[in-house]
Amino acid sequence: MNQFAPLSIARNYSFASSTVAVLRRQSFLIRALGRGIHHKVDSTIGSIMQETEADAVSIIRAITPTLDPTRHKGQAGRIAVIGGCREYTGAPYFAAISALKIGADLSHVFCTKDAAPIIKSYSPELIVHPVLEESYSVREEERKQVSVKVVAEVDKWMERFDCLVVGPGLGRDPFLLDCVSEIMKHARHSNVPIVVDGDALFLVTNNLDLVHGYPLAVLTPNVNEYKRLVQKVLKCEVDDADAHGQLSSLAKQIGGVTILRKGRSDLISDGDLVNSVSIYGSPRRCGGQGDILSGSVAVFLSWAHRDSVAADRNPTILGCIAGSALLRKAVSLAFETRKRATLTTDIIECLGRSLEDISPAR
Ligand SMILES: NC(=O)C1=CN([C@@H]2O[C@H](COP(=O)(O)OP(=O)(O)OC[C@H]3O[C@@H](n4cnc5c(N)ncnc54)[C@H](O)[C@@H]3O)[C@@H](O)[C@H]2O)[C@@H](O)CC1
Ligand SMILES: Nc1ncnc2c1ncn2[C@@H]1O[C@H](COP(=O)(O)OP(=O)(O)OP(=O)(O)O)[C@@H](O)[C@H]1O
Ligand SMILES: [Mg+2]
Repeated sequence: MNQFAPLSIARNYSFASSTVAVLRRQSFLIRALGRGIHHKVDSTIGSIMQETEADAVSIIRAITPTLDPTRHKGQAGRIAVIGGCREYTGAPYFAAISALKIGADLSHVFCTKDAAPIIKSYSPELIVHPVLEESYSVREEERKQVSVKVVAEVDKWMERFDCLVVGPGLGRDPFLLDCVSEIMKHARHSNVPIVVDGDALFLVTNNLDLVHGYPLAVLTPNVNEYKRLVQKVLKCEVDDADAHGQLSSLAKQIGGVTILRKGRSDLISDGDLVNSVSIYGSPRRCGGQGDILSGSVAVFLSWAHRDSVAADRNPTILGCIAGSALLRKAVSLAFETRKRATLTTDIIECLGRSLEDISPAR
């Protein structure tokens, strides 16, 4: 499958920041294509890629850009979340606001028409597009036409995004998921990294071609989502005695995508080595922590792909390690004071301090 056809497109644009990001992602894709995604120990970051705990603090320091007064709005990252429907308005908000709190400049949400006013009311910081439609609001004979319109609404923004997060609070409406499949194909065509979470994992598990062989895709399954992926792809049950081997096989079988398996330790693999992030979080498991993670990974992915922090390292893996570690540290900071009452919004409030403790702003 040739997903690299649009390589020539970016060369026609002016040398804007988004083009730089596109070119860097493309050079990563070419390297990945040419010799397989290759990992080496890098002296600036330390000995990270063992099959053990990643040196997440060093990675975060290496990836996080300095606050440079010559930079303009957008250069620290433009993230888009595709999610939010009648049932779920919290999840896309958590992902999108987390991206801003960590340091992205702009955060968009593409959601259904019913969800949009609610998400807008949570925060004036988010750019909310009420474009997605569920089956109940579209007549059978209008579906094709509506689908084309929905995809075009997202597509006109696509080249500007440094990363998409697809899935938080998306729901499982079949028509909506069909439209989202098309959006993912367009993102892939534009070489935009995609974090696949929540209901988009349900979609992808049943349509693996959407991400198969795309090295800029990150899947972030929770325990249920991971189980469904293993059953579908490896045709067996989850085997915790061989957690690393199974994760690595799964990533390989899906053509070298990166998988971040959430759990007591977060395990990350692109089919090669397995990295773990075990920084202590908390014993509290309130809903929404995974949504923060998806926004956090999106920001670090966009930073890791933009700056050559480690030329021979897979920036997608580095972004996952950084995103996971930052969230887990924020969780532990929130739990210190809030204990059993810790909510996702408390954790979001700790994201800034979590990053500041590791990579202080000057
Ligand atoms: N405040 C919010 O708006 C929140 C919304 N969330 C969203 O909630 C949605 C579901 O996420 P979960 O983490 O609960 O997902 P899970 O897949 O862990 O569980 C979803 C539910 O579906 C059931 N289920 C499992 N397999 C199924 C299948 N094949 N078909 C149908 N149902 C199945 C499970 O038993 C469970 O009750 C996602 O869109 C997620 O982003 C969560 O992120 C939590 C916070
Ligand atoms: N048993 C655990 N111990 C410590 N941390 C955990 C544990 N389980 C999950 N986490 C952490 O919590 C974060 C979210 O994981 P979780 O499994 O709750 O995701 P999720 O179910 O997708 O969340 P959401 O409710 O947002 O959909 C991950 O970064 C993970 O590291
Ligand atoms: Mg989730």
